[in-house]
Amino acid sequence: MYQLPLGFRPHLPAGRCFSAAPLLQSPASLGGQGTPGTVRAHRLVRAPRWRQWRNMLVSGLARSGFVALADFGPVIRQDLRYAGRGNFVGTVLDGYHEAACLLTLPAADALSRARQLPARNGFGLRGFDGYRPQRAVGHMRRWARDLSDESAKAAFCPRVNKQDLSGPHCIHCRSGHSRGSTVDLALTGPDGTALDMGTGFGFFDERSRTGHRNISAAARERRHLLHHAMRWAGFRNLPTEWWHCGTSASPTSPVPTPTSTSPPTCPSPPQRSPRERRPATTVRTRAACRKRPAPAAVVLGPGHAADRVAC
Ligand SMILES: C[C@@H](N)C(=O)N[C@H](C)C(=O)O
Ligand SMILES: [Zn+2]
Repeated sequence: MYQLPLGFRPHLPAGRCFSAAPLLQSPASLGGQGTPGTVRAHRLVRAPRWRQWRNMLVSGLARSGFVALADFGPVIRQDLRYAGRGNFVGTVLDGYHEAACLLTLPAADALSRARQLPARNGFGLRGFDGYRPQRAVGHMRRWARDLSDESAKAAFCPRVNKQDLSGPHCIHCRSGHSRGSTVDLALTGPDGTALDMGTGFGFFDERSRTGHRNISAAARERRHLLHHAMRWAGFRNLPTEWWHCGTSASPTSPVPTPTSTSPPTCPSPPQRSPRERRPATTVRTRAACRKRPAPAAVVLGPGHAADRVAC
């Protein structure tokens, strides 16, 4: 059962509301309003701007409990690559009507908590993708199958053959993003400036693997801080992409672990080297993480060396 964070004070203009009732089921915690088993969602979710609201309504997303991240508060800077041309396909992907990051309410809430730790250390977050319509996934697949189109080679996959991109952890027929509980994001400077994270977002390369050692020390530390914060908030990183984090907070889906995003017919994920393997103790559930107070600020030494704070 999902509960709103303490101190969450949405403001809702009259007449602008949409139902998140399927998502929110905690009337007692909200003063017993509404019928048993539901809450009056319009008291909880601030409506998005009219166009987002219209699109969400038309697509049925609002009914499913999605929110526009921009309307949830100053959570992260948005740089939605698939709503523009700065992605490997080189064009706006099907289904991205506008540059609005949509997420389930629990995922947006978790993200707003995740940003606290980087913020304490003088970093911000930049989001590249949230909810991804299935039509966009299909667009990616079409691009991947078109081996004659090599336009992204230099910028996105100089060391990878395009025919090798259709695996379960590259461009697959299903994506956890389509549940609205997964985000792609990076650490930024305090003013939103891009930082070296080892590779750029969406770069098809071994160095995009989260635990890859052949990147700068500063980039390693930033990945570590990013994932530490995300893990604390209930997200899990996909080991093959440093930017990709999913949460188990989606009301409509199982935990979007890397393997659960793949249909059963897919081959098993590539093995990680022992050096890349994280100790089991660092993998924590959302519930376990939430029992703890917010972690202390990570002290950054020379070269942004973050202390390894156990989560
Ligand atoms: C396209 C690729 N960067 C991507 O998004 N992969 C993940 C695993 C996904 O499809 O969800
Ligand atoms: Zn992703």
